[in-house]
Amino acid sequence: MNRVAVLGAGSWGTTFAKVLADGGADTRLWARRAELAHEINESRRNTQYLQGVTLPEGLRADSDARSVLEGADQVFLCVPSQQLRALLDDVSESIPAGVPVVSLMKGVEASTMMRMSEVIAEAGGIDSDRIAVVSGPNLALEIAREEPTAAVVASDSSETAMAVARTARNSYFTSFVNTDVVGTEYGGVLKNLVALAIGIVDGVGYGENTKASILTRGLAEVTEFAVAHGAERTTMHGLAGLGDLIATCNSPLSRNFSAGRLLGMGYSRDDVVERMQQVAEGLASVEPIASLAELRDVRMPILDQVRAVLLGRMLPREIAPHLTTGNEPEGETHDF
Ligand SMILES: NC(=O)C1=CN([C@@H]2O[C@H](COP(=O)(O)OP(=O)(O)OC[C@H]3O[C@@H](n4cnc5c(N)ncnc54)[C@H](O)[C@@H]3O)[C@@H](O)[C@H]2O)C=CC1
Ligand SMILES: O=C(CO)COP(=O)(O)O
Repeated sequence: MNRVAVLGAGSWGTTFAKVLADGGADTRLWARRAELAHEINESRRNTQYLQGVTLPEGLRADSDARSVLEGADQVFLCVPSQQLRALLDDVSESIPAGVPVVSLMKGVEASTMMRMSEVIAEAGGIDSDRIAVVSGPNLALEIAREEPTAAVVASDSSETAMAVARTARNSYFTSFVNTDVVGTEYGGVLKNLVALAIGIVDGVGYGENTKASILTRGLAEVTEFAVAHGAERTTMHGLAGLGDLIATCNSPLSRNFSAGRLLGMGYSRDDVVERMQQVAEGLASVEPIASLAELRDVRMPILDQVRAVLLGRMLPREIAPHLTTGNEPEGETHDF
């Protein structure tokens, strides 16, 4: 039996630990707070993050990261993206040698503009063929309720991707594999920005045409950015691209959609951050992704307008990124 470690006991870390335990792995979950580890072990609940969900017997929580990591065959990391480097500084010496290290996160590090797999390589000293990333249409609460879902596991090494996919699989969760780490990671990061835009127009009160236009143009924008940074175009049309875009942009369970909605209703960025109980990664990704787009000369009208709303330079009701082509001043209006 595989022994696995999951670091981070928020909504996705706890849900993914349940996925792994239900797939037969002996699963240890690190919770920063001892009270949360105690609640998970004693009542099989994580009430703050997963209301009404009963966690499996094969999952044990602990607030000591070193004992969670001891003897692990695979390690899964799931803290907010801005906290990953500090976590690795603390624990990387306790990660067993040679085992896969997997990012479940969907953000970039704002100070360095690095993807999570790059932070794992740099701060954790892990070789790229041991690193994998998981992404896809994966709203935590739906999966915790065992609603059938699929995801992508990507690694430079297909052996690593397949080993992780075999562990992250059960009767309600299927893992597909690929070797496009860049596309799989950027799919998860960039859909958050489109979800913010769609949340904003929903908050303003606009209807389905506006949202469908932004979603479709969002896919084009996300694809151009990711391909310019080395992703495969096909990845953006798969589960980690289009799949996640659809799930996140249409669901009140999405924190990014919800944060956008509050912006659309007139709350400021600071108010939104204060009201969110959980991490909305898109808010921290706007600036680094805008800088990366500029570096590769990719036009991103949706991102630009979300940024303008966040900075208070555009009123939410004026947001209409689907009415610009991204190709001005040439004025060409190709859809895809
Ligand atoms: N919730 C979801 O549906 C999904 C989330 N993700 C990604 O998973 C990552 C984590 O998100 P969630 O679990 O949803 O967030 P969350 O807000 O539900 O939980 C975050 C967890 O990290 C802990 N934490 C905060 N600061 C920390 C620190 N300095 N050191 C250690 N732990 C710290 C918090 O106590 C909490 O347990 C994000 O990158 C998110 O994009 C990916 C797929 C689905
Ligand atoms: O990544 C997710 C769904 O795939 C979760 O989205 P949010 O972080 O917006 O809740």
